[in-house]
Amino acid sequence: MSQVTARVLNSGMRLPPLPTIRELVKLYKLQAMKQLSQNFLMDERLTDKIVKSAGRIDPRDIVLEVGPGPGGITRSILRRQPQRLILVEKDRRFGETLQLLRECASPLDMQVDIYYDDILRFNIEQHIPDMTQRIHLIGNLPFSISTRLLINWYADLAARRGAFRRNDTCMTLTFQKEVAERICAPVGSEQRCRLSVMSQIWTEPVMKFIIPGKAFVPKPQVDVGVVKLIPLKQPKTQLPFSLVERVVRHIFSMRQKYCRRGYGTLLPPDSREETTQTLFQRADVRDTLRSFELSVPQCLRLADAYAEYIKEHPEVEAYDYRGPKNPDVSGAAAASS
Ligand SMILES: C[S@@+](CC[C@H](N)C(=O)[O-])C[C@H]1O[C@@H](n2cnc3c(N)ncnc32)[C@H](O)[C@@H]1O
Repeated sequence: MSQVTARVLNSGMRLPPLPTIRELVKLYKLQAMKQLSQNFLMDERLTDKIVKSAGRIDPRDIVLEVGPGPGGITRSILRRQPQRLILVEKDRRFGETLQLLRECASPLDMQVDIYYDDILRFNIEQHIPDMTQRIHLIGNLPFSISTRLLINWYADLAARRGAFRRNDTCMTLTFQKEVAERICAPVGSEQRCRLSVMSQIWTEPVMKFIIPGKAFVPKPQVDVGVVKLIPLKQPKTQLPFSLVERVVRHIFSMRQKYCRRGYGTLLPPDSREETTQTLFQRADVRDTLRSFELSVPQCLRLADAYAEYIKEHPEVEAYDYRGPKNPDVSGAAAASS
């Protein structure tokens, strides 16, 4: 019998049941705060399935849950008995429930730390100063911040900071189904976009399962996808995150056109055509592919070619296609006025 199973069997941990939907509405005076993207998951089979998707949680591990709300996923995590659970929730109305869960966990030497904070500003290094323990990031994310949070975490991953000072910190997160599909989209697929390439440069994203919208309270307009993002042991690039992000953003800015069009907007108009052609040759990429047909290595070779070019021409780095002094933009404005 594993140590974890033994602890669970011997623990006798009694977690208070999840409130019913009627109680939830009454308790938290829920008018489902739209700005906090509150869609709660009240089915324990589903919350258990999300936590199971995170893989093995060892008794020494730390789990950070984003937005626990009334604590459905939190209960499923506690049943796996990590040594420490960090909860980051913006809405203080859930304080009482979360506090109760903390009290249930305490006799079993599980440390539950509750922070009422914005996950986008939460300083993980401050709360987990040493990296001797493995971290799992889990959350039924608020739709309104999911992409921004993910991009922030990729920046941390690229710089090996925050939760990613170790290379085994996995993320198990929910997204609107379409966003989940984009994250995992392969080359040539309809959903392939900037987020697919950014995700696949630093992680291996795995679509775990889909949760129908009707499983949530209140029911969102869309279904939800659960994705596990496993950081790559060997990063596919050593380039700075901001440079890669910029190049990929430009490549995908004109999705239906030849990829040279979007990439070209990284460069000032006077020498754009010929420089774009040169950089595509250096990168060994056909410039008539559409952006969604580009593989991760092709995007990274284009980023390498741009990085080399701005080393030779440092003034180009500051060029902003959408900037106010840009003849492209003022020309377009004049034409449309
Ligand atoms: C989709 S609900 C999920 C709630 C709960 N985990 C569940 O599955 O039922 C998102 C939760 O994130 C919280 N939240 C929203 N924005 C947040 C932010 N910036 N930082 C931390 N929590 C946030 C909301 O208050 C809400 O409790």
